[in-house]
Amino acid sequence: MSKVYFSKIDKLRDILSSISFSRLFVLVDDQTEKHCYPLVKPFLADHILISVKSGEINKTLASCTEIWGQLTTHEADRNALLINLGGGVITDMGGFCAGAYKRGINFINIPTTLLAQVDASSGGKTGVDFEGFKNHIGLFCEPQCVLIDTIFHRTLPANQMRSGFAEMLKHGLIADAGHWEALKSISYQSVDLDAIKSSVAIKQKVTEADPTEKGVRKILNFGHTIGHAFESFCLSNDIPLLHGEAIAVGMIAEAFISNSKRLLGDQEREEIEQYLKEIYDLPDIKKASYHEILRLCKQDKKNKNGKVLMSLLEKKGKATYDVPIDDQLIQEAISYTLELHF
Ligand SMILES: NC(=O)c1ccc[n+]([C@@H]2O[C@H](COP(=O)([O-])OP(=O)(O)OC[C@H]3O[C@@H](n4cnc5c(N)ncnc54)[C@H](O)[C@@H]3O)[C@@H](O)[C@H]2O)c1
Ligand SMILES: O=C(O)C(=O)C[C@@H](O)[C@H](O)[C@H](O)COP(=O)(O)O
Ligand SMILES: [Zn+2]
Repeated sequence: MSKVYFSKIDKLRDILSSISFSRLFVLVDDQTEKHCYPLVKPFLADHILISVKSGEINKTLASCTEIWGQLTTHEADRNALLINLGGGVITDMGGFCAGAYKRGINFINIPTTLLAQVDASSGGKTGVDFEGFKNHIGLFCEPQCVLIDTIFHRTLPANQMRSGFAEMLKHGLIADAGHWEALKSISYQSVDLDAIKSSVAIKQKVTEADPTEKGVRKILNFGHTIGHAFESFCLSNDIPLLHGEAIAVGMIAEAFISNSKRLLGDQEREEIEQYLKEIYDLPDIKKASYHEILRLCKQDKKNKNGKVLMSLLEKKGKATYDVPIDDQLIQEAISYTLELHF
């Protein structure tokens, strides 16, 4: 498992001097080039900067081709090192590019969004979207290490903090009711390093137990079967919806299913829905056809033999996985969620 440093960014100088590499590359997007790269540059050795367009819409094989092209033009060999400086799009895509380039070069993640700090930068899931499906092409591939500094929050828009907060809430719901309660008592704008550390500890404990998602790691996917379907639908229809926002809505829908399957009690389902609804909005996607959302759910990576298998809640702080769900119940959950007044 990769070491996670919770440290000021100047730690990078020590990290780099402890790793041997032939040439250093730094991957950014247009926003992290502007806001984050100036904070990191003083601690970098000689390097080549690779900049791609920002946003989920650019988490594609076409962007990977650009990145691999730059690595090739600058004659990166197998001993090259890539630093991914950005949010989850950059750590997912940069990790995938590093994992596949010449069958694998080392990479370091410096996550610059709350979401990437608490979730995307560790655990080794990397990849890109393909034909409208989330993370459809990818690899399990661990970074050499992860460096988390909250200095990057200074320039992060509030809606991005709120998006990252959803994955923290998910960590509480699936594994630690105390974390859920603690988060409920603060605002997403005042997340501190202790809360981040607690979330990362949950993610690390689960991924260490099952690095390639054969079993228990699937609990980290709570909210994602339906959440990813909403996210993909919005992406294809040019409707703004961030990953964490989609997962918050997906958690409401999947808490509804958990309750319908008699796993989660009424009171806890109600509490989860009320709290998430207070913070998050669902854009008006009532015109989303149920069939389109179901088609997207059918491509979820946890499914087997055409059957949708979900990760669900048994109570706050405890989740289960591989629960088969009929199309009819998915339809009910989608209709229920779309009818809610956010
Ligand atoms: N691999 C995993 O385990 C995992 C876990 C969760 C999410 N993800 C993936 O992560 C992605 C979402 O990540 P995200 O929410 O970080 O989105 P993102 O990478 O698109 O970043 C959000 C926006 O903020 C900008 N930005 C980043 N840091 C900034 C800063 N410090 N100041 C100002 N602007 C900044 C980015 O340029 C981008 O425009 C999704 O693709 C999701 O599927 C992966
Ligand atoms: O680390 C995991 O495992 C997760 O499922 C974390 C999720 O928050 C994350 O969005 C992940 O990228 C989803 O993976 P996918 O396998 O559903 O594409
Ligand atoms: Zn997620």
